[in-house]
Amino acid sequence: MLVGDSGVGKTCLLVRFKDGAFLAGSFISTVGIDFRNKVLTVDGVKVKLQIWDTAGQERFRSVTHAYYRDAHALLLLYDVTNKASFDNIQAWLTEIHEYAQQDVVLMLLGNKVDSAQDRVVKREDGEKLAKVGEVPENVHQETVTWRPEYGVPFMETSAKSGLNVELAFTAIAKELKHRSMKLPNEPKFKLHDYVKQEVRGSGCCRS
Ligand SMILES: Nc1nc2c(ncn2[C@@H]2O[C@H](COP(=O)(O)OP(=O)(O)OP(=O)(O)O)[C@@H](O)[C@H]2O)c(=O)[nH]1
Repeated sequence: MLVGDSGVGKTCLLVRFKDGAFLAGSFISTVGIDFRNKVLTVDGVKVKLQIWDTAGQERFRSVTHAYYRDAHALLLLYDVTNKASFDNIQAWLTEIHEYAQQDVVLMLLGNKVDSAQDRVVKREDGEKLAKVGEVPENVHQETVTWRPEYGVPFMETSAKSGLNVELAFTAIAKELKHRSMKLPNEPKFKLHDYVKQEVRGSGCCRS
């Protein structure tokens, strides 16, 4: 499920992932909720993602609340050219904590990085926000799924250029596939580490 303020690019991110295209031009706000399916092959296994695109506008909030419960994963977006959308991430996290399953897979995305000249949120700020209270040392990493105080995987994206769009959805699909098909002695898939490694490997957004 895609969540975040209105206009951060949720629909465009989904369309980029599903159809490989960018919805340029006038901005048509999502009304309520919409969804699209996409089948991915992850480690030789076909994974069907049903991706829910929610309306970011406040007036649809009660509609989206009802969908959190059934979400296996959440992509929480802000727009790097819109400081308010970044400042609202804490409120979104509170909402997620209240309505979503405790073990939901969560990833934070800073979208619209193609608009370098309009950027007002630095990558470092996104990283810092995602890291808030990383997993404490006394907590065994293997047992951790997600809790807001533990930090979340983070990457910057662009629905316009396509940067990291495939990666974001593939990482989620891998995590979900590992959770549902984990063999007894198979090591746990570490989403955080995978994302860090792949973002570094792409040569983009190195810290
Ligand atoms: N430059 C740039 N513009 C983008 C990007 N993603 C979306 N946009 C533009 O941002 C505007 C909003 O995009 P949407 O995908 O409709 O936003 P949304 O988050 O789905 O908005 P709601 O449906 O109201 O919640 C549109 O004008 C898009 O063309 C991006 O990566 N780069």
